Amino acid sequence: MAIDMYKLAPSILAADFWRLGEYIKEVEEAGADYLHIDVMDGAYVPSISFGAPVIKSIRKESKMVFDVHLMVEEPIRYLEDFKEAGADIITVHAEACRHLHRTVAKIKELGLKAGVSLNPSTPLVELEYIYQDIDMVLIMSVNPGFGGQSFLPLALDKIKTLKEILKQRQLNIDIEVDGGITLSNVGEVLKAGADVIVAGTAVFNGDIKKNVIDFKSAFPKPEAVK
Ligand SMILES: O=C(CO)[C@H](O)[C@H](O)COP(=O)(O)O
Ligand SMILES: [Fe+2]
Repeated sequence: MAIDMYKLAPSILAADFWRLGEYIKEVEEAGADYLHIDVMDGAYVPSISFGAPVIKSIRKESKMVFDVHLMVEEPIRYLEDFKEAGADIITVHAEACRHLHRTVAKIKELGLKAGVSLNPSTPLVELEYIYQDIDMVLIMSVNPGFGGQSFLPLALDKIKTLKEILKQRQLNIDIEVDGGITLSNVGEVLKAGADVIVAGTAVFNGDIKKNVIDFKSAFPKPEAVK
């Protein structure tokens, strides 16, 4: 992976929704790459966050890549809505799709990048027959449903194994990691093989601009990348 391909994806779940527009501008101007947008339906995960209308509103004001993480039962029902709202990447949970292959095919038909997410206890083997069809794997390093949880170290082995599989099979798929990532553990997440780092609490608490810059400075430097 090229050095400029590491991405920071601040999760707006941790933002103050009253000031959402300002917060998004701040991460965009500070150099964040993607905007990570967590959609929760209160069924697949316990919480309800927000849906397509909110994404549609922020799409009018932001040029960032919208990385939409659907924590929704049978997300195939809503893919057109999220495309219309302005999603660039749609990630679905393997565990939430009755027909994962059909769901991914539909994301691609809509002209979007497709990601598949695995919960902490879901093995990589779930991806075996879908690798050819996806652009990104999202490894959850917390159980989905809430921001501000602690990083589960079991994710590190999973990232390393996935990186090895992708390398061996020469697959051009990004590894995104989501949940509990801070400036203290981002180094080991990147070392394990992550390409895209999601961070909510650690970006939106305190000095947002500084947090974005600090995260981006933790990304490997050109001489460190083989
Ligand atoms: O998908 C998510 C939760 O299900 C969020 O993206 C994730 O939790 C990010 O928030 P934090 O960095 O605060 O853990
Ligand atoms: Fe997320």
